[in-house]
Amino acid sequence: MEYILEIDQLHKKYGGLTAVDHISFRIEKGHVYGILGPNGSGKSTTLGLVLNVVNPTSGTYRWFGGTVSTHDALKRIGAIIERPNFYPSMSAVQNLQLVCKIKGASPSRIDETLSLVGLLERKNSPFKTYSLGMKQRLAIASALLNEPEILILDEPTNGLDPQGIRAIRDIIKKIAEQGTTILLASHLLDEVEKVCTHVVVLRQGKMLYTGRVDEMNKNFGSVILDAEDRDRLIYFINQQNDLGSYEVGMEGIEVTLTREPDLASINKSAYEAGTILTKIVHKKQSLEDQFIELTKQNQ
Ligand SMILES: Nc1ncnc2c1ncn2[C@@H]1O[C@H](COP(=O)(O)OP(=O)(O)OP(=O)(O)O)[C@@H](O)[C@H]1O
Repeated sequence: MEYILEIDQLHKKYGGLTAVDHISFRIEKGHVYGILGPNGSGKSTTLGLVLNVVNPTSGTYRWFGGTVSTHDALKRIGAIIERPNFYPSMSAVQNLQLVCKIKGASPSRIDETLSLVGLLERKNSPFKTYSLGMKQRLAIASALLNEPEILILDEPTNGLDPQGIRAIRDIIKKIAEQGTTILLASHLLDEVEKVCTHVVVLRQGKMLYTGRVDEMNKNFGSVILDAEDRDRLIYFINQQNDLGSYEVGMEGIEVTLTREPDLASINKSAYEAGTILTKIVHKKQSLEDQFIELTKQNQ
């Protein structure tokens, strides 16, 4: 397996405050990873640690299988972790030419990257005339100039209007489709759900979940059942293999499902067992519910 980044028990304390608490995860080539967590959960610190701008208290990380020094690894990474700064009176092209000089990258890719972020038509306008969304897109173009193997973005859509947010998300998807691995930090579950294939959920520096976004959502939800004779219904629930634990609530008896539900077959089995259901409703937990559940359980 080819890993771009492997993080092992990374830990960061600021005085008495633990910002990142022994986290471990790996980044595989070609996927889009999201570090998801509420404000102050340690997302930016994690990015700072792997970009060598924050010193770890303990733990390790290695880039590209550990075959290169951190200095050389950083040349293969494109990162935007602070609000981008360019020369206000200079155009996008002039700013990017300067970036190429500093990075030792060829200016031949300037138009290509500007086109990718949708700024080709405005390439000669001074930076100061750009909207916030355009500034952010220019920052992405700048990070792509040296053809990085991984692009790292900290809250890439913060402060943007809905149109700007959409533009950035579409660009991220396009970059990923071209084969660049992406790691982004976000406090927005919706953003991670829309853009990322994999997620690391952080809360107070602790890692609560790591894995595929679609698997995080892979739970079969619950079914709410009710019947005139609840004792008999509970007896029935206990007899069924695909019905898990249950809770008696206002809406009826909520039963956790252990596999994809077949409501007709539950209804039929209940009838055959002498229970006439007065209610049968499938309730699927949204990713948001699960995220809240995850962060609650670990308080
Ligand atoms: N340089 C620092 N000195 C002291 N404490 C810090 C420093 N940087 C971060 N912290 C603290 O570490 C914790 C994690 O902060 P971090 O910025 O990594 O979280 P975050 O998830 O990126 O949050 P946000 O979304 O608000 O940026 C917070 O409690 C923060 O106050």
